[in-house]
Amino acid sequence: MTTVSTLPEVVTVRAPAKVNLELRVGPRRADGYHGLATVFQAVSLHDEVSVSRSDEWQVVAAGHYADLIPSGTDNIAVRAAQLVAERGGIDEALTIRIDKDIPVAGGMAGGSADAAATLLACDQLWGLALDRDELSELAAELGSDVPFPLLGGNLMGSGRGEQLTPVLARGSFNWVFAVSGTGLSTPEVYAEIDRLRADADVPEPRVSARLMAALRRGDAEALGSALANDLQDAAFSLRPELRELCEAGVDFGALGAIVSGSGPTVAFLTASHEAALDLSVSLSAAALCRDIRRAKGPVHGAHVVPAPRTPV
Ligand SMILES: C[C@](O)(CO)[C@H](O)COP(=O)(O)OP(=O)(O)OC[C@H]1O[C@@H](n2ccc(N)nc2=O)[C@H](O)[C@@H]1O
Ligand SMILES: Nc1ncnc2c1ncn2[C@@H]1O[C@H](COP(=O)(O)OP(=O)(O)OP(=O)(O)O)[C@@H](O)[C@H]1O
Repeated sequence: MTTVSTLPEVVTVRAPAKVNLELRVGPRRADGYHGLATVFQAVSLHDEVSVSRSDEWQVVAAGHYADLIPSGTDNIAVRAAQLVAERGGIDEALTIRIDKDIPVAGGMAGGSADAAATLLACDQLWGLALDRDELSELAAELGSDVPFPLLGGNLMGSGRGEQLTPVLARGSFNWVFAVSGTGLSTPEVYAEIDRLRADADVPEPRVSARLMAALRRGDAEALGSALANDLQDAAFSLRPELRELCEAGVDFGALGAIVSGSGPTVAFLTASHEAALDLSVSLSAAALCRDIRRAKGPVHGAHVVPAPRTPV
């Protein structure tokens, strides 16, 4: 008996945002990147990417932050799809629909999530059956943050952030994210840390034992006080108002506050779902940011879903 396998007409993949629980930045390397020691946690803000065959390449954006992403071939999702096409020897154009719920240029790796989602979606659409290692290799070509949202959970990142290893972790954490009206450019934030540390002797980056112990125990209070980000001073230097936002959240009861990645989103860890709701109300009343989003972490990495959450 022969089996006939038909390729799908459309594939939708959901991929998560991230927060760096700890981000240690080493000296600038000869290739322009910085060596990192970081712990990523995937959180429940998701973008969805749907791919289907088309006469020409196009990006259709929907969702909360649709207006803020490029609609042309400079969208990282198009670059991701073209990379898979090249790997698979495919000569087809696609329509890529992005349902954008992850803040843009916010330090939450939203573009990276879209790239990771697109890699997986194209693999399924074209029936290539690339394995996780091949997808991770393509992901690393697209950006340092792209391999993480393929896998999700809690992972340690080294190298320029693209080399991932498991960490022992338990528990589920309640986050509140304060999203700014204007994004920050990741290269500019790295350039600012170089400027601020120009005269300093920068050690090799290392994640603290305190943070690892807090994660191992699933202890939110200990995790709150262990959150750390070497890029935070650079983000404060470029956006002084972020310092006030961090302090306000802690005054309102957060267990810890940290600039997410290269910012300007600020992540607040809270003790419970109810505490997250209370903090959201207080932050809203203080009117210090554009948007307030709640999420839980960790969540799974990129995965196929049967249909997009908003109708096409
Ligand atoms: C800040 C983080 O989000 C923390 O996870 C990431 O390090 C950023 O990763 P990303 O946005 O995927 O960055 P990439 O697209 O790889 O690189 C963009 C630019 O950021 C700077 N960059 C990025 C990663 C890294 N380890 N060192 C760097 O100096 C470089 O100037 C680089 O040209
Ligand atoms: N699909 C996409 N989604 C978001 N931004 C995109 C996308 N494609 C290209 N971009 C461009 O990439 C820039 C960075 O966007 P992104 O949302 O990934 O930033 P980020 O969350 O700060 O990234 P990271 O945390 O990985 O440094 C944006 O300013 C935008 O112009």
